[in-house]
Amino acid sequence: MPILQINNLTKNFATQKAVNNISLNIEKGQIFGLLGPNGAGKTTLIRMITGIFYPDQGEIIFDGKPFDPINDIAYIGYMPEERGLYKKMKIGEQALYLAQLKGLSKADATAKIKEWFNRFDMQSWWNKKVEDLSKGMSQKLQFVTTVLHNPKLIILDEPFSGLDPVNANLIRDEIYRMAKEGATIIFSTHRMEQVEEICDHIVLVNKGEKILDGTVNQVKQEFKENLFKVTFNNELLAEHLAIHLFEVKEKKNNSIILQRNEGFSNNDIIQYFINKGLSIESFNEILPSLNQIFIKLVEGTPTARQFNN
Ligand SMILES: Nc1ncnc2c1ncn2[C@@H]1O[C@H](COP(=O)(O)OP(=O)(O)OP(=O)(O)O)[C@@H](O)[C@H]1O
Repeated sequence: MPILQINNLTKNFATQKAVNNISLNIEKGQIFGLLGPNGAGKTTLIRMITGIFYPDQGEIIFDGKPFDPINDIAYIGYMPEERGLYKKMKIGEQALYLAQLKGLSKADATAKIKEWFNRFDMQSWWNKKVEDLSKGMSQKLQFVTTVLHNPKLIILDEPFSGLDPVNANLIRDEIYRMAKEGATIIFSTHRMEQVEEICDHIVLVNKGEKILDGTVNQVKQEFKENLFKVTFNNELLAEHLAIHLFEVKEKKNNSIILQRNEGFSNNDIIQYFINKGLSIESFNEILPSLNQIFIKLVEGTPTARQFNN
């Protein structure tokens, strides 16, 4: 059963359709990427899932029942992109306060905070103030306060921004661990390489509408362009390539990138090279990156450029 079912969700601001008739399912234990260019509607969608906004239309089913923000919010952890910590408050007190808001008793909250502070090597932070932390340190604290109460659904907006590679790895490993233990993670980011690495399933929204929904592999398979890299043990000459089986996209001394033509198989191409007396060292399909797919899909809109880095 999905942890979250979103059916025909719509939210308008004046004449702006921020979210337009979006439906999707998120399965338990999934690491789910919610992607889209600036202004696509991701934050509005997340705000409906977290009970901050009421939808104009549609329904949200959380863990099998109609979403009830007042009670269900205890099972959700949300780390928004604009971080919301109290700068003057001591870190230990703040973590305690936020955990109690999520329904933990003081004793449970204290035990949980100690466990997480140990895990993240933050024991010495208890009496510091948030304003004394670096950007990356407050990011870590915000992550801990988001997941402290063991939420069933964890929503992370750009969780790695401002983190050095060591701390980014630490958080990534925790995301994997929590998903393995049954939590569901919604991960919102513009960083496509992180999505490829971390997410099981992705949805792309653009201009308030869902334009793509599938596993990372399904999406790549759907947008593949029959491109292959072939390397040889001998030198490749122009006479080897005068053939209707494929187009040559790039040629080096002993490798090429080719695009297979319609109606031919990989075996046809391999057989052709063998007949030419070439010895094949490797033959690999080149799948498009998510970055390339997203640029292609949102191309033509000024926001497309953000993926192009
Ligand atoms: N409170 C609001 N009042 C009016 N319009 C809003 C409000 N919040 C969002 N919008 C509009 O709704 C659309 C979707 O915005 P949203 O913040 O959901 O996008 P996003 O995908 O989260 O973008 P980003 O990646 O830049 O954070 C935008 O056109 C935005 O201007």
